[in-house]
Amino acid sequence: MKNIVLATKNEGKRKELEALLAGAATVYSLRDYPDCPEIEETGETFVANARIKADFVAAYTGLPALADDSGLAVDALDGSPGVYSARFAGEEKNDEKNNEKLLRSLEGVPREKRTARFICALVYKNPNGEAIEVEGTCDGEITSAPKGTNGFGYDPLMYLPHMQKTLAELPSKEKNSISHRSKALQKMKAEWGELGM
Ligand SMILES: O=P(O)(O)OP(=O)(O)OP(=O)(O)OC[C@H]1O[C@@H](n2cnc3c(O)ncnc32)[C@H](O)[C@@H]1O
Ligand SMILES: [Mg+2]
Repeated sequence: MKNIVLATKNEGKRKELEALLAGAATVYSLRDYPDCPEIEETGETFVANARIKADFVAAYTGLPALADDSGLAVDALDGSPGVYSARFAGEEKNDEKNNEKLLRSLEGVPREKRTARFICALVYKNPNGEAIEVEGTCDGEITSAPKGTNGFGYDPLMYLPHMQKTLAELPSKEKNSISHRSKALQKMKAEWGELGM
């Protein structure tokens, strides 16, 4: 089984990726490398930021790295917060403050105009230079109040009309069967398969 180090400091992502990779790889994470410095996300796209994180962590650890850069694109906000999703309400990256700011930004916007999509870019980088880049999305609507306690980040505000639930109301197994992250990882696994990795 291949070794992979997850290039993320986000515990919510780490748990989901670990569950999704169970049986496919031996998974390490930045918890195993506590001295790994903060990586600046200077890219203008999700995939550019995932590339920055994967490159850095593959070089730092000498292991194949899998980076996840993700976020929320809200139609009524012209795609914001986008790559600024983590820092939407400030550099301290506070999920609760981000959610409050998102609800404030959408005050007065009617339900039919509250459409949004989660995007997840995954970049896998081998220390020998090989890279694979994929993306997955998950469409929904931004609620007018948080609902549910599972998941992380913006999950309590992301309502899935076909499930009649927010992502935070879904058990992790169900979120992992439909999320942007799981769709991206499915594509990644297909690429690994094709390349015999
Ligand atoms: O960069 P790393 O260390 O991976 O951790 P991060 O939290 O900074 O991650 P990002 O830069 O990719 O920012 C992603 C933002 O989008 C949010 N987000 C991403 N995936 C999500 C999901 O599945 N559910 C809810 N929110 C999500 C998350 O809470 C962050 O605010
Ligand atoms: Mg980040």
